[in-house]
Amino acid sequence: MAGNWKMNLNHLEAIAQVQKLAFGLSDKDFAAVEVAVLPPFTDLRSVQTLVDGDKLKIKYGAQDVSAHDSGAYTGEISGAMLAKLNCTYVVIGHSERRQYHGEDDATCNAKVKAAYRHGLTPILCVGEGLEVRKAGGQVAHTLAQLDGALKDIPAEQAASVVIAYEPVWAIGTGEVATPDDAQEVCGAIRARLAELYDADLADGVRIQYGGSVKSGNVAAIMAQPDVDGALVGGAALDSDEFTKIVRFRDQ
Ligand SMILES: O=C(CO)COP(=O)(O)O
Repeated sequence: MAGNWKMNLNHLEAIAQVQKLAFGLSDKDFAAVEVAVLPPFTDLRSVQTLVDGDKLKIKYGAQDVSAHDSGAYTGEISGAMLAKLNCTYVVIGHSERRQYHGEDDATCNAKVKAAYRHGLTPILCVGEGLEVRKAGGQVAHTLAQLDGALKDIPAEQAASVVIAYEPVWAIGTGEVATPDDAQEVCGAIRARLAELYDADLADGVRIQYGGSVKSGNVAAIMAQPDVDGALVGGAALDSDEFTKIVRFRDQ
């Protein structure tokens, strides 16, 4: 279960938020579910210090990474910098980056490669917009994004990738995909991974659903065979709500 905070919570608020999560979750929760937070870049050093100092079991990562390793790229953050902060994950190709920053599949592919060069695990986001969904093209569209982002990524690397299926029409809209909608595309993603690599690798890859996940709808989505986790936006800003999402099994 990963919380994508997007552009919310400064570094002081981040410390409070991670402390609340750590307080609310038990060893039993961490044994059952991997929990990660994905704060803004400026929070990461504070989160690292807290996680290290208190030996918390919460993982963390960034919301984006540069395709480049260093140099004259004003405003960008390299994979090496994130690795130095002990980030485990980095989100790549979130629909908001595709939409507002013009990131295409080639950009995502370059960023996936950059993540692996620096030992970071990509959470690769894919998913269709409303027009594509209305036309019934969600599977073809999402698989094309998957193919593009994983181009030339060898099996040793792809084995650890996390894929987040986030239908754009369900992000921040309260319009959650039905469990069947989520399963249709997440199942197709796993089948494509088996074609691109092999069935063992595909079975081992974690596929998340994202888009208006809340404590009230997470259990039904998680019950789908090809949904292994959730990438949570708005509900991850409320520590009680995110704690309930992590505890979806108790419902
Ligand atoms: O974009 C998302 C997570 O990356 C989903 O956002 P919401 O949970 O706010 O719909």
